[in-house]
Amino acid sequence: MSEPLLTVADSLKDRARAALGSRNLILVGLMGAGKSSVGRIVASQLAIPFIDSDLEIERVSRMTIAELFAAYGEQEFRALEARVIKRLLKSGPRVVSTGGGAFINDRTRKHIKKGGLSVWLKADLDVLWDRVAKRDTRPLLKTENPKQTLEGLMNARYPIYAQADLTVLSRDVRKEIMADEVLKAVIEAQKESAAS
Ligand SMILES: Nc1ncnc2c1ncn2[C@@H]1O[C@H](COP(=O)(O)OP(=O)(O)O)[C@@H](O)[C@H]1O
Ligand SMILES: O=C(O)C1=C[C@@H](OP(=O)(O)O)[C@@H](O)[C@H](O)C1
Ligand SMILES: [Mg+2]
Repeated sequence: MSEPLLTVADSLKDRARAALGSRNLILVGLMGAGKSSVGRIVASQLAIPFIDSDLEIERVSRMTIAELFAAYGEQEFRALEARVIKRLLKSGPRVVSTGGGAFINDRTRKHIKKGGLSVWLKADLDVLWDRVAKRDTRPLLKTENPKQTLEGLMNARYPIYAQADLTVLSRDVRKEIMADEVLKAVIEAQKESAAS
């Protein structure tokens, strides 16, 4: 009997996995972009480990992100985040989803740039707001007008996220479709670097 042909979906996973090699894939972008949920799917498609830096920070500190912000403030949180992300990126391949402020911090951004291929999940304000408004776990949005705060963060941070290696538009489509778009971007990036 002949071998079954690879399906289109299988070949997407296989091609992305080959393109990534031993590098890490690091998801960056604003709160609500889908880094944590899409990253998990991407890792499972690529059959490589998935780590969410916020969950890792919560595990090592035995505190929630909100508790860390409340007890030590944002600056201390960023220092811990930088150390954790540096360690997570020491070996690859892995998919690492970062918290929204990670790539904005100079030290952490250097670790990410050195540690693998970065992907900015870029979304517009209404998409982000619809998603983050459902949960109140994000300390930076505990303000009088959280939507305006989110917009301010967009304005300040988007030029910095633009320094990521790849950009994928995060739209209101199923997370699995977003994960496929990340895989396609990894393949495209590899083709472009091979051609240059
Ligand atoms: N493509 C998507 N479609 C619908 N809901 C999504 C999508 N991506 C993420 N979400 C939802 O939006 C919320 C924020 O997603 P999350 O992955 O935590 O984002 P981030 O880690 O970037 O803050 C979660 O409730 C998640 O289920
Ligand atoms: O944008 C930020 O500075 C933050 C984003 C959060 O992660 P998500 O982007 O996964 O929500 C979390 O790290 C913390 O609340 C700070
Ligand atoms: Mg997250």
